[in-house]
Amino acid sequence: MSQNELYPIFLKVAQLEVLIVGGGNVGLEKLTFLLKSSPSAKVTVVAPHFHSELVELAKNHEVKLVEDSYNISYLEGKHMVIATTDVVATNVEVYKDCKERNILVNVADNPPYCDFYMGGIVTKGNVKIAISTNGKSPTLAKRLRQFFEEVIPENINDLAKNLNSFRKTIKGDFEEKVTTLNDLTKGIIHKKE
Ligand SMILES: C[C@@]1(CC(=O)O)C2=NC(=C\c3[nH]c(c(CCC(=O)O)c3CC(=O)O)Cc3[nH]c(c(CC(=O)O)c3CCC(=O)O)/C=C3\N/C(=C\2)[C@@H](CCC(=O)O)[C@]3(C)CC(=O)O)/[C@H]1CCC(=O)O
Ligand SMILES: NC(=O)c1ccc[n+]([C@@H]2O[C@H](COP(=O)([O-])OP(=O)(O)OC[C@H]3O[C@@H](n4cnc5c(N)ncnc54)[C@H](O)[C@@H]3O)[C@@H](O)[C@H]2O)c1
Repeated sequence: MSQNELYPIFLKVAQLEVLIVGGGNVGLEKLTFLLKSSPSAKVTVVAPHFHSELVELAKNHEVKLVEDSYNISYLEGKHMVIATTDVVATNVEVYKDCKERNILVNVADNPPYCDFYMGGIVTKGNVKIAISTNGKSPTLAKRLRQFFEEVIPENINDLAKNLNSFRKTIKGDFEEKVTTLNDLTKGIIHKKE
């Protein structure tokens, strides 16, 4: 059985510079999910034309819209780039320019041209779950996201907050703290012996 070997990390996108090239349907979709998970993300979108909903979305966030065709100067200072234009050659150009500069790049919906994939994301307060099907089925990623949004209780965040408070009150060395926290929380997992 093939395994998903992708390594998930949780990026502080509010302190990174993200560029989206292209501002149509796909640009809107990627920006929507980025901001849903990370409303303070710092994003620049460069395109000659923008979807009207993307313009609306940008107004309420840290999103800068630049009305222009892509050129290499837009990569300056960027950490992460998502290419979403309807011109294949432009997306490939963005990909190559990024690779030359070691900038992480995702050509939306084009797995061979991705250093990383966007995933399905469930957020409940401080708790966040990212879902990947290794690019096999974005539809399944969406359905799993909806499933976990439904079944994970909103108050999972209270549990995280209470455990954080309790953790500060426990005396003893690191090992004793770990034991106390593990004893306290083992009831969360109902495992049949
Ligand atoms: C999770 C999500 C996040 C996001 O978009 O930010 C996301 N796609 C979503 C939805 C979605 N995208 C597409 C459909 C139509 C149905 C279908 O094809 O299944 C649906 C479902 C729908 O809209 O109902 C079209 C599509 N997408 C990709 C391909 C190419 C291919 O698979 O080869 C094609 C075919 C294009 C064509 O027809 O040519 C590829 C990718 N899409 C990924 C992410 C990455 C893998 C994630 C994973 O590991 O599963 C990856 C590899 C690259 C990337 O873009 O990062 C978001 C759900 C968010 C949510 O709801 O929570
Ligand atoms: N719409 C979908 O759901 C969907 C699904 C799968 C694949 N695709 C593919 O993804 C691509 C994009 O689709 P879309 O619906 O977002 O297209 P779109 O026409 O809505 O948007 C394309 C965007 O790219 C911009 N653009 C064009 N040339 C550019 C350049 N040189 N520099 C910067 N921006 C440039 C346009 O101004 C526009 O904002 C298409 O190739 C499409 O076949 C789309």
